[in-house]
Amino acid sequence: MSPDDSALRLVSAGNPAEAGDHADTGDHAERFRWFAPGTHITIRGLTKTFGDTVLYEDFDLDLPRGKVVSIFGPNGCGKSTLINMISGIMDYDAGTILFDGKTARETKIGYVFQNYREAGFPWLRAIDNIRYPLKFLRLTKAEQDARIEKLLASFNVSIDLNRYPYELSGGQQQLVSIMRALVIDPEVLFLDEPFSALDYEMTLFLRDKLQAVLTEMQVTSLLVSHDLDEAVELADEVLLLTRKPTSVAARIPFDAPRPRNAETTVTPEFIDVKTRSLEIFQREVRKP
Ligand SMILES: Nc1ncnc2c1ncn2[C@@H]1O[C@H](COP(=O)(O)OP(=O)(O)OP(=O)(O)O)[C@@H](O)[C@H]1O
Repeated sequence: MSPDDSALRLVSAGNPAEAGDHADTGDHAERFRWFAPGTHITIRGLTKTFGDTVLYEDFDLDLPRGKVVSIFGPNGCGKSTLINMISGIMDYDAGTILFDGKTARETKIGYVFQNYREAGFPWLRAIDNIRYPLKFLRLTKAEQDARIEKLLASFNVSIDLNRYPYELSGGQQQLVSIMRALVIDPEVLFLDEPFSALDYEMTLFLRDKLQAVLTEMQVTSLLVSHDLDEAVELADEVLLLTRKPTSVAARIPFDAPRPRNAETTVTPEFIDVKTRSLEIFQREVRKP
């Protein structure tokens, strides 16, 4: 990455490498001073190994503000590991990840897990599950209620939030998980295969709801999905990863107007992005 590249510009916030949880003196500190316009998340020199397996080595990435980036790649290439490291759930061996110069700990982060059954507190009613993260924002009860009211209005769904998770369907539980992730008004939202454990009807319903709310909130979002149609339909950009050691195979923008729906998936733009993504994916999968 060269400072002469006109697509990059100087970071104004001091020396961000010193602010990171993983600050080091490597040359990525200098690379940190340059990033693409519109960047929210900067990743430099990220390295992660599991035993003898090098998953990421000196990995750099800029992620845009207020956009949905879908991460797609071969099985086991490290999609979940990547979003877990970025979100601060998982440690890494070297490198720096910053959100506007802040660490993950200094950033409001929402996370929606694939396994909604293990994500919620079973002893709390749905409404108290949604309310739970607000306790850490030091809001008054009235402010908390206002947040929840606004969110419910955005989703415009009628489920009985006084029920316990076990009394709700899988889709309703995942809806509660999504609302819990969004109620803090996160700066960044992570979604790891959020619909893969749901039936198709519920998947389509939740996908539409999520898309509408993300469009309204303009929150920087990273989505891992194994469903290429879903990955493209929700994305402003598809980030394709290689097999491990993992690097970026391609970044394909998709700027079809929102809301997107079944009609979007038959447009030439959608088919083009999907075809190009599939070609790159298959090329990676076939590599020896
Ligand atoms: N805690 C761990 N200990 C050891 N190896 C791990 C651990 N977590 C992940 N791995 C390995 O790292 C690699 C990447 O895993 P990860 O789940 O991030 O990939 P993925 O691209 O999300 O996978 P999939 O497409 O199957 O969902 C895999 O080979 C996996 O076995």
